[in-house]
Amino acid sequence: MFSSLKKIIHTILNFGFKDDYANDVNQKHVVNFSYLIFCFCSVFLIVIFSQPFSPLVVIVSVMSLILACMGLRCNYRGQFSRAQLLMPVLKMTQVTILTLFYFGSESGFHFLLVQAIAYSFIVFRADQRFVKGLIVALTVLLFLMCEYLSLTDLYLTESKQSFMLVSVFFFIALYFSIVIDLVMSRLKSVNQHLRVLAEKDELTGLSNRRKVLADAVNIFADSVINHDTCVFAIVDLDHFKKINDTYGHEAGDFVLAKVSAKMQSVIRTTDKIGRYGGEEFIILMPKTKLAQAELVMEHLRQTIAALTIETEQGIIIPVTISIGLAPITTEVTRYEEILASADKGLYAAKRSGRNRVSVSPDFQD
Ligand SMILES: Nc1nc2c(ncn2[C@@H]2O[C@H](COP(=O)(O)OP(=O)(O)OP(=O)(O)O)[C@@H](O)[C@H]2O)c(=O)[nH]1
Repeated sequence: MFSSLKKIIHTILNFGFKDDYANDVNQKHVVNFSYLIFCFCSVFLIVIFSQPFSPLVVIVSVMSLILACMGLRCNYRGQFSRAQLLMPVLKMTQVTILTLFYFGSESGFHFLLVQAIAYSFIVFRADQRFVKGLIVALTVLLFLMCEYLSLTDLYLTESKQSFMLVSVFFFIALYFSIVIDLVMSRLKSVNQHLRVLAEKDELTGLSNRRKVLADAVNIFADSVINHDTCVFAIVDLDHFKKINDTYGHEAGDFVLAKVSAKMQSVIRTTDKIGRYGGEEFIILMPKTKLAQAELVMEHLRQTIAALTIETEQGIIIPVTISIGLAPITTEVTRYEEILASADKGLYAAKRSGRNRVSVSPDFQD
């Protein structure tokens, strides 16, 4: 029941908006929601004060409702700044008129002004400091005016006063809980999106250096703690400079992306791959013996050698890779040592003709 209520609120908040990570999407939702709750508040007042008829409350509320609908329409039609500004003006006018001329300060109705302050802080950007400051100052001024100028017991009976007070409390609580929840959930999704961006290599779509090294630390630590076998590999494209020089840098990028996608699809789901830099990649193989890792890497090497990379111009670029391997041993205390050792394996593979898999000389019998 609670989740379906949340779903309905989410649908209402998102109505008319594309869900992306643009900063102002958050603000547009708050504007949307503020108008909706304002409309709801106005309808509530019209219903409560039409029997017995209280002309001032009903007229002010009907006018507020019409203006709020116009504001909502502006928001949906993309006239965001107009919609953004109209909301606090409407709120301040409605609350002040009704408090000063009908409800009196004892009703607590003027506490609804706090919404205008919260709204300003969330909706106006840093470069709209002046408008934000003006609205906050005006709201505080109007609140003080209502509090000190307004007569008590104006037109409301005592029971209606306390009913009003309770309603004001619930409106404010509802407003704050939904707005805070909205802001927090948007922050969470933006954070998640930023994290993905921060860990991904833009060209290849693989994990970037930072992420794959972080994975290396974790896998190394797990292997040491659990006394598991584990192998690190460094993969390097052969004669990549020649590919760039012959076909151009753009074609070089294309090759990198294609080879990366292929490598990602060939390695096992338990293995991790990331771009170490330039045309070098790291593959981490947890819970894997050296012989097993050699087989997996040999399969990878053969797959890349058999790969047909054709550019948009129809040029076929042949590509091969060299791979250096090193396992974790009891003597190793830092993951960097295995990487350095795998690099020695890579150097050996390059020296013995490229397009091959070589175990680091540190681990050869
Ligand atoms: N297109 C492209 N080239 C890159 C990128 N990063 C590095 N390179 C190029 O990759 C080339 C690497 O050259 P080298 O380190 O000499 O290695 P190599 O030509 O592959 O030779 P071996 O490794 O000895 O087989 C350099 O020319 C770099 O400019 C990139 O993101 N895109």
